[in-house]
Amino acid sequence: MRAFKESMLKLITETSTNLPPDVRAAIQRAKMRENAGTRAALALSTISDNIRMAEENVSPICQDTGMPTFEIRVPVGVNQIRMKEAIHEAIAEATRLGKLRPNSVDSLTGKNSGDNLGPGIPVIHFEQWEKDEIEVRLILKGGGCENKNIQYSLPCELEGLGRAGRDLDGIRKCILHAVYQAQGQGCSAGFIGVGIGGDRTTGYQLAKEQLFRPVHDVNPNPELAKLEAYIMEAANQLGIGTMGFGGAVTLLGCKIGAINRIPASFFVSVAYNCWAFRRQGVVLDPDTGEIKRWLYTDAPEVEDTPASTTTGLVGEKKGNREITLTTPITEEQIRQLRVGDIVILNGLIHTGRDALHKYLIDHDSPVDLNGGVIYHCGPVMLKDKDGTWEVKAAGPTTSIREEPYQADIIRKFGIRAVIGKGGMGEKTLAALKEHGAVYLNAIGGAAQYYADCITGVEGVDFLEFGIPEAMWHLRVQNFAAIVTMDAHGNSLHKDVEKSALEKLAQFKDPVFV
Ligand SMILES: O=C(O)C[C@H](O)C(=O)O
Ligand code: SF4
Repeated sequence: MRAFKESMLKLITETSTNLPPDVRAAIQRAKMRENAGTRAALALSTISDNIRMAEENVSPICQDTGMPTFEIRVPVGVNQIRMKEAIHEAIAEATRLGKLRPNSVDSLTGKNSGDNLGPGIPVIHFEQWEKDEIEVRLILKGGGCENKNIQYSLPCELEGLGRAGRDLDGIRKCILHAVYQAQGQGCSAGFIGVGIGGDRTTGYQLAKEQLFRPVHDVNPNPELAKLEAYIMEAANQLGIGTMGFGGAVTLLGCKIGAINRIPASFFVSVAYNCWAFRRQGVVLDPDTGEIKRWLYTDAPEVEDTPASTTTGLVGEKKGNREITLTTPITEEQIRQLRVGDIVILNGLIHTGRDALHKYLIDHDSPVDLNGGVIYHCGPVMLKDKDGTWEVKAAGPTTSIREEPYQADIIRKFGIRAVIGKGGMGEKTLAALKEHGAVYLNAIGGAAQYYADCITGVEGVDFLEFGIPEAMWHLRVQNFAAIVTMDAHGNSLHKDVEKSALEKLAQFKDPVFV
């Protein structure tokens, strides 16, 4: 097993940087369904560019390299303790190499371990089998989509759909509701794994196991196969679209499993995975630990069409205004912007996420933020030999987490633009209007695309918060994002959510009786 650690490092690197063909095919099919020039098509083009860049740069597709979750099958007698140790070493090594973001944080102190290790991380499940091979599957599932997982206890009452009973039709309603409640916040278009039954723990576990099935896999249970097909059809009529921008494609895959339950409980557990569906697998020689073959190598052919050749956010496109702004930004410039405008940003921006927002409420900022831009982002950073920071991946994080703080921070520091993804709520919308600021939605998961727009790292504050939570001062050029909340009280997120709820209500009547 001398090659086992090296094989695990390859698996981790490949999973973080190279999306499997079945996932790529699903994204390609989505691209073909959106009309050229729409916001969804622009977002999907950027996503496709990003996928290509990540593979070429051998760098993380998304900066949130997630919770590493290994599912391992071993022949009887293999030393699992040694395997675990080697996986831990490979995880730490992948982190040092910038293939993983240091993502393991002490839940009480907030301290980042720096090497992706710590109690509960990574997740490793072993199972024995009769074969003389080792199979290792890995998912790197990010936090934004994990936050959108949801568990229903039947019977229940669902917004838009009414009563969901303890039957197949009740299950149908829960799954549709799960897609609705995720909106764009889990970086739609997404994939869902559903677990029917079990207890709260095994239900979620089953839901996550479904994510290991290839996208084109057909359920061997005909009833569940029918439900999967139905959900794909119905969920894609909700109009949420890529990044919640509205559009024809909201869901890229749905896989459902069922296990027994005890009479009093009836759980439907849904694991939501973003488009950056990073899962790979390998089969290893049990003596040497060398990779014999890769899993997930096949996918259905998808033909390219002219619609899918739309360029990304910057460049020729119809219908959308494109406005270039350089920081610091004035109130007048901001008041001219409307929902739907594409902003191309140049100048200095500052990252800030959960720890910084909490801090800024009671303290001063180390830099002048007047007319400034806050970027909800926790990048992957590496220090090179002469001590210069290099940005390895830098896409947006889910902004709604900062909703309790954002309005106060905009007012207190005179911020003119907040960049993030998934949109924000009423309190922030009111502050944008009152103060003269905008919310810019960047394309979630497009970490290589945005890293490429960063021309320099001009400093960092609060490194003690850990790399993702620190305040990075970044010089950007041609940083493109879409105005989804403007200074006139308009919010694309509010509109899309309202219309999705109306569409959801059309699925109220029983289908599986
Ligand atoms: O932690 C991040 O960088 C992003 C996170 O996965 C999110 O979707 O909000
Ligand atoms: S930012 Fe989006 S793409 Fe990246 S892990 Fe979070 S949900 Fe997934």
